[in-house]
Amino acid sequence: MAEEKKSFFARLREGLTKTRNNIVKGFDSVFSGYSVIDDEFYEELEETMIMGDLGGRATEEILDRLKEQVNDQGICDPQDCREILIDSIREQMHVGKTAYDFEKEQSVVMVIGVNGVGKTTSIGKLASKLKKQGRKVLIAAADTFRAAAGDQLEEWANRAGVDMIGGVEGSDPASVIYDAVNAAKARHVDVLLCDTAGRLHNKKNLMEELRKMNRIIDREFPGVHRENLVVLDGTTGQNALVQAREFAQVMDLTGIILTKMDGTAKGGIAVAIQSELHVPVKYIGVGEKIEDLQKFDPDQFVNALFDTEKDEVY
Ligand SMILES: Nc1nc2c(ncn2[C@@H]2O[C@H](COP(=O)(O)OP(=O)(O)OP(=O)(O)O)[C@@H](O)[C@H]2O)c(=O)[nH]1
Repeated sequence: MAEEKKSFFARLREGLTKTRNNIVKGFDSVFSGYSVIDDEFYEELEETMIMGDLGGRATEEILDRLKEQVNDQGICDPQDCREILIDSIREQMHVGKTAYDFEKEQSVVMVIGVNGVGKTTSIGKLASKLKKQGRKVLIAAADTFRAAAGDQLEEWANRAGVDMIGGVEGSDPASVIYDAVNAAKARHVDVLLCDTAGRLHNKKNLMEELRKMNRIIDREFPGVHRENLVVLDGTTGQNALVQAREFAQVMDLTGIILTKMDGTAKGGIAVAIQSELHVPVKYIGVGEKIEDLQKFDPDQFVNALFDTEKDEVY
């Protein structure tokens, strides 16, 4: 287990190489390029954070905290700001304790997100993970809008070794959810994972469809644990934030799956998401294989990014 975790940390560090080059090297060159702490120094740090996709709000708060500490502690050497900066990034990412109750309780998990972000892949990975934990999983293929979506999901369901319902192109997504919820009850399924369309004729239709699905689950399965996960593509930077905000208007988001965190230079988006949305990133995708989905730990992320505590076994 320790070995497995260590290798994951090593892979996370490797995956974040581009992000590290983008953000951390930027920071370090500011720290070493200045001999005094002045406005220009802060401006350069700010620019590095914005360019690294940390987002406006997080950047502002991180800088405010840095300035406060510099004043309080009478710090004069820019190099001494490094640790404070890392700590305040860590602080921005804390959104309280992240609960994974749905993994243990009988639950219905809605998985939402726009096309191409990695929804199908993430559902397959999650199904496999839950199955390995001994949970009985059923997948509802309610993306009936996009041709081949059902086939792709079925491949993932087979790979994970779980059953799937729906997936017939052109059928009514709400009725797939209805059937799946009733099948989940009849078959004593622990976790029902619902794939949804990333696109319909227009955004209004998509949001209406999601509301309708919600109502069906509420009505047909009252009292079941509900989890609403939005899948965001880590390589899209600030666009991911925009998408999450739109979905948050129709769904009570309980978590985020941040995909494609392997090899992106825009990994700073993880900081922006936690800080701006106050919705926890619950999983990150670090590759295309079935085992490439990991629970997200903000401290581990910051350590991997800044190369702190690199020898520690997680
Ligand atoms: N490198 C990498 N690729 C990923 C990851 N997650 C998904 N992908 C790839 O991203 C592409 C899109 O993934 P899908 O799961 O088909 O995305 P989707 O959101 O279901 O897209 P639609 O089916 O078009 O709605 C595929 O080529 C996946 O292999 C990840 O964590 N890392």
